[in-house]
Amino acid sequence: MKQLDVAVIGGGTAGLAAYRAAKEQNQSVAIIEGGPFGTTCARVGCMPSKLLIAAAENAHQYEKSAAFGVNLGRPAIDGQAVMKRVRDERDRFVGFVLESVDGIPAEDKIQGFAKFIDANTLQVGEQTIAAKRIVIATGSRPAWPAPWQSLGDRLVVNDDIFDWHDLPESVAVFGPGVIGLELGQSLHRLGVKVHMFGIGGQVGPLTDPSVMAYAKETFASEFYLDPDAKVDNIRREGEHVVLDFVDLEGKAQTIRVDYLVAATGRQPNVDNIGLENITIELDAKGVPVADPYTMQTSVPHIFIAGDSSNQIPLLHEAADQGKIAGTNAAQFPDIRAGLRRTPISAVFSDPQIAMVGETHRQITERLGPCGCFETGEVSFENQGRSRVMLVNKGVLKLYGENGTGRFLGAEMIGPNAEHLAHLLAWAHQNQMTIAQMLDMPFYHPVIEEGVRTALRDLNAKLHLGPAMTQMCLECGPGC
Ligand SMILES: Cc1cc2nc3c(=O)[nH]c(=O)nc-3n(C[C@H](O)[C@H](O)[C@H](O)COP(=O)(O)OP(=O)(O)OC[C@H]3O[C@@H](n4cnc5c(N)ncnc54)[C@H](O)[C@@H]3O)c2cc1C
Ligand SMILES: NC(=O)c1ccc[n+]([C@@H]2O[C@H](COP(=O)([O-])OP(=O)(O)OC[C@H]3O[C@@H](n4cnc5c(N)ncnc54)[C@H](O)[C@@H]3O)[C@@H](O)[C@H]2O)c1
Repeated sequence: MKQLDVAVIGGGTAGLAAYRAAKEQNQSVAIIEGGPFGTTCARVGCMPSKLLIAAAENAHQYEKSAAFGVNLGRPAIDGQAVMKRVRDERDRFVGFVLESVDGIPAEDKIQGFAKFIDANTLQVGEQTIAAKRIVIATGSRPAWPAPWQSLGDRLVVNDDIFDWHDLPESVAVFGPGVIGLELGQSLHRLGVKVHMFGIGGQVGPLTDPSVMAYAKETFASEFYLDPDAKVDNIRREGEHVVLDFVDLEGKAQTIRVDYLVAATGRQPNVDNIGLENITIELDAKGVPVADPYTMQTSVPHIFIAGDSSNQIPLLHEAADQGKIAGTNAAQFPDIRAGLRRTPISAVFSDPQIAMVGETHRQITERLGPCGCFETGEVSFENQGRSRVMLVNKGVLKLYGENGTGRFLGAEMIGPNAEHLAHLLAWAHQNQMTIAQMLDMPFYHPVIEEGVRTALRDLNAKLHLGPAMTQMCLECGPGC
């Protein structure tokens, strides 16, 4: 039986961060990986999705050029070349991860799927491992309704798309969430006919109803999107998927597509690791409950990190949580609260969607009943630089606390949202007030001037600054 101080289950971003952090404490540590090393982010997540988006953005920019008087005609899209670049660059990114995994001593790497036998013992194939402390970092996997299984290889998820050698003619994307919007819009802009269906009206990760309504209208003006769809029958016919649905006008429709893309959410990989063999507190979804500052579960020597914790399934969170879990597993029982940064998320659609700090839903639940917060806003439709660049679509909402004037959070859809979100996240983490944010420099003409307009609107609504005049003339045109 192999004896360890710390066993890390899962060799993705969170697991690698946990391994490194535990190893720094001079402990005997091993990382157990059931699949290939390389991480979800590099293999089938962040990186290949951004590569597909980059191709789509180029095609779109080309098409848009006529509006500037630059006539380039319709772009010719070579699906095979598009997918080859996605795969080649993806493989390069995976290669970088594998290089760093190669640097881990062979005796610290164990290949195979781990299962708990008891709270200190893991089974990995034929091998039994005794560990004083354990970090669960098993990631997540795509989830979809069971009946779709009958579609066979015509049912695809993100993993499959990034291995395509050509683009199909048509797809039905289920789930207008983060993955659905990024992949669905990209495929549409690369010439694939896209129908997108959701349930319950949700679009992206947004919680502010007015920003979500703007997002729905914007995407629905580009491709077929029904976020609250009534799809009656989905079946395979030969090499196609056939769907019967009621369209947005209430008419019965039947479409035939090459693939059904399931982007209906992800499930933490904790249902198959033998948790039934230990006494551990689970939430309603069967995920071990963990303190977000220490990543400690209800079993004091077991920690959890990354997507498997189901807390915030994003790359930078997986890295932070892994580091916290690994450090605490190594130092146990002397555990410490780790650094938790301001929440920030971005959807790389066009326009981009971004959220910072507390969400509108969280703020409304916490401060709504006492009327203790206000909302400042700006539309990007008439914002100077956005119009110049022809990216003048979107709306930004900022939330601030009455009395203190503290900046609470933001939700937006709009140009450069990924960058605006960073600006706002840095201000939020520094616990700035709206007045302090307005004291910061703003260049002209830039999209960031839209943020200043929303800040002024919010400061006025908080009764901490002058009322907004129609336009801020001293700021330059179109601010
Ligand atoms: C299409 C897509 C796009 C994304 N884009 C972004 C983005 O732009 N920005 C962003 O921040 N996030 C993005 N994400 C999310 C991000 O990829 C994840 O949050 C992150 O990769 C999670 O890391 P992890 O270490 O928790 O999981 P993983 O990297 O999945 O690692 C878990 C590892 O555990 C292994 N494992 C599972 N069970 C066992 C077991 N029993 N024994 C041993 N090993 C096991 C798995 O094989 C896997 O290698 C995206 C995700 C997807 C799917
Ligand atoms: N840019 C990024 O940072 C990025 C990109 C991709 C993924 N991610 C991460 O991956 C996670 C998972 O992404 P996701 O898009 O799979 O999940 P998600 O939760 O964002 O979206 C799933 C969507 O599917 C809908 N849905 C569920 N069941 C459905 C059904 N039967 N029919 C139609 N619609 C259905 C939901 O209402 C929701 O809108 C995200 O939460 C995010 O953390 C991040």
